[in-house]
Amino acid sequence: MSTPPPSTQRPAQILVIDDEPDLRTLYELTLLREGYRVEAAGSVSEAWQHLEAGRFDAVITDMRLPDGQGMEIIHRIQKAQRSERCVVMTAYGSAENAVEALKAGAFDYLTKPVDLKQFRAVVASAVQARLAPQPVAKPVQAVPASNNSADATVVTSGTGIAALDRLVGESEPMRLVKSRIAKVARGMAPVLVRGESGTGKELVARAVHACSQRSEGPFVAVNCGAIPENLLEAEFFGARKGSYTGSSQDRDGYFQAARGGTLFLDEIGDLPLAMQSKLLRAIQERSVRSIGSTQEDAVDVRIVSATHKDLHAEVQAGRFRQDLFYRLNVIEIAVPALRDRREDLPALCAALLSRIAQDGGLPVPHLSNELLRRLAQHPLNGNVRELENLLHRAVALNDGDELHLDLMGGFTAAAEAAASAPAPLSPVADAPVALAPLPSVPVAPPKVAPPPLPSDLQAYLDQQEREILVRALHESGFNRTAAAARLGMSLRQIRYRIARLGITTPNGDDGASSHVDD
Ligand SMILES: Nc1ncnc2c1ncn2[C@@H]1O[C@H](COP(=O)(O)OP(=O)(O)OP(=O)(O)O)[C@@H](O)[C@H]1O
Repeated sequence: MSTPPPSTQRPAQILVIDDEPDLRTLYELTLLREGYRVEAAGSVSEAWQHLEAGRFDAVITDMRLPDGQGMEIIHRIQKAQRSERCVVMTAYGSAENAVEALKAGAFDYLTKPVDLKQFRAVVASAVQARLAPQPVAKPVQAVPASNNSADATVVTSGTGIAALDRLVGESEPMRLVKSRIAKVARGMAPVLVRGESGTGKELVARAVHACSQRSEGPFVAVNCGAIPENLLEAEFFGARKGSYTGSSQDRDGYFQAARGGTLFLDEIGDLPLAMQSKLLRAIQERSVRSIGSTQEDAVDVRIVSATHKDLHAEVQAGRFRQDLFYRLNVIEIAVPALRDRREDLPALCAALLSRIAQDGGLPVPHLSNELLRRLAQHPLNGNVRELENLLHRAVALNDGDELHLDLMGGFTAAAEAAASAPAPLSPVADAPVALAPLPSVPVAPPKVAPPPLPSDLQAYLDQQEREILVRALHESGFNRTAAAARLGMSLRQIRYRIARLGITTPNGDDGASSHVDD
């Protein structure tokens, strides 16, 4: 649904460029009816005359024009550092054009033949982004752009600056990541965040949202690998009352929940092929149909996805749709592994320790140079998450206000030994009735009388399962992959169980397959 410009503001000014007079008139009338002020042009040169004569909030252009390409207009607007938001209309099936335009700085694209409902929605979103008032209370700051960027600086709001600050690290690779975030946040182009597990991809996605004009809207994070396959469609697109057994009321999906904001699709490489097709369709059509509904609902969301997998290789192997890959990967942000930015270690340790101490209501422990040196020698292949877990354990086992070397060394050795030792846990199906609390204690001798029957079998079994999972996670240094392997499960299965049982891990993001932050 489009949102007409608020009556208290001046009407937004739109320039429409199309060489077909009938279409031009149709677009003009549609926009006039929405309350915008509209000017129209039929060629690149005519469009430029309008642009030289005045300012617009949005420019909607066809790709193919008699004297050139719509791309030229985008390039000129970008080069002149003008503020107009550009939307391109591309022929159906020419996804490369849309991708090229988004890369060149277009705000969004429409596929021809243009659906007028979508047309109104995309223009409204471009205009709103342009007219959105800068938050007065929040300082606005210039973030230095990367060396190879054409821009000198990118202006970012206070919310954006705070989110960028949460990404600790001033090494060159991290500075490049931050300047790229600030630069790409402005448009609607899909962003793919790539990097090893635990490098901070979700933090990057949150920063993209916070630096964008959508920062006041919701940020919906979905762990694609954690949702059972048969629930995916309902979770993504919602379901109407009665559409499947047990659905007693209408339920929105992630797309509806993220309206006006950002939908973060984490572990996108884990999405099954059937769901990939449905996601592609939703992204292309910008609308979704809830299960059991006959109606398509327009949704205005920006997609940011993340993966630790090599999606190119996944495409080659036939496990990931190439067309979806191109749609999601318009802009790529590669998050460096910790081993490639070792100089960030002291700042990261300080920030993580202070966060851990604050969460636990404890004084911030002292980080000695010796401890830092030991940490620097540790491979840290699990990246910042592993570092965070190591510090978490060190704080938990600490009895003074200073973290000691042997404490840390002791923990590291114990964790490594636990990870490589033969699994003492039984598979879930053979789960023992009583489990030792953490840390492991000898198994109690068998009791003579059998324990009483549980009054609530499901709650009892859930409790058993929770204990096993918590124990496996502890013994695997909170590495979910290792814990899953020891219990004979896939990563997807353990994630689902962790979410179902509401287990929280030190990094705190395992308790749910999705979460919405407003
Ligand atoms: N640069 C950083 N500064 C501060 N904390 C960080 C940084 N990078 C990661 N972290 C912390 O490390 C943990 C893991 O980060 P995050 O979940 O964003 O990683 P990820 O790459 O998305 O991992 P995965 O691929 O396993 O989902 C989080 O607790 C996060 O806050």
